[in-house]
Amino acid sequence: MTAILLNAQDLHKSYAGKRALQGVSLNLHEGEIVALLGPNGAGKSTLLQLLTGLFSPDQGHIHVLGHDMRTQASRALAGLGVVFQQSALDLDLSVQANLLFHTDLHGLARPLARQRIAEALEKIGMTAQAKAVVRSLSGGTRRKVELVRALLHQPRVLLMDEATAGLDMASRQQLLTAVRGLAQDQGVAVLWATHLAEEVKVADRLILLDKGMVRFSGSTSDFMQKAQADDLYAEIFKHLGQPVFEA
Ligand SMILES: Nc1ncnc2c1ncn2[C@@H]1O[C@H](COP(=O)(O)OP(=O)(O)OP(=O)(O)O)[C@@H](O)[C@H]1O
Repeated sequence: MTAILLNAQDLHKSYAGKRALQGVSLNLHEGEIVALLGPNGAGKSTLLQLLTGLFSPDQGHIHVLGHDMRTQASRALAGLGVVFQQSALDLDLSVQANLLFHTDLHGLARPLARQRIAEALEKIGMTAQAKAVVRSLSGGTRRKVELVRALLHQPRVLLMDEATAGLDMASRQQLLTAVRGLAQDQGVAVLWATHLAEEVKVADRLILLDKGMVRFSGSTSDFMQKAQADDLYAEIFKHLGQPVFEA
């Protein structure tokens, strides 16, 4: 059995008495991609906000690489890379300056940071754009920079919230391939919140969230086998009684 890199136990969160999460537990294992799926309002964003330490749960615990998010936050956060739907890049700074800002936040020495940035940009064929202002880049290219940024401190767990939103098919595919490679080659554990069926299909495991609770958690292939005529949409509908995919 592979190591558990992230463990969340019995998470509860309410907003002004309205329950957003009601006892959610999950594990992320080394090298696996887990798709997180749920209709609007299911609690996905809330869950990701708790997992990234942005807010604390009312009840429950989160451990990243064995470090408690509440009492050892900086150690826990050092193990996490995050790509949110909303860009975390400063549009008026260059690619390089954005990436250095991130490595500074993580306390990486500048020479090591510069080396990692150069290597990462070369890997994705962006060496020539290191000095380009982010605003001048396409949406797909910006997303690649976000992914590079999220990985510079070499986290073992990657959390992605609708990370391909607004991307064309080719850019989406490139991002998926890059993330699959990270999981396979470097053992990174990935939690991928999505609305897109094609992204669910590349995941090893699927977690269905609805009304703040986990409705299904299991292997994607098992789920797909149950799905008649390869219809993932219909199978999810059976579990939730409502659609979750974008039209
Ligand atoms: N800051 C907030 N204040 C009050 N209620 C909130 C807040 N954030 C979320 N909620 C409520 O908590 C529930 C879960 O919302 P959440 O945004 O986590 O779901 P979601 O699955 O991410 O939905 P979506 O796909 O629409 O983003 C919803 O009922 C939502 O209205």
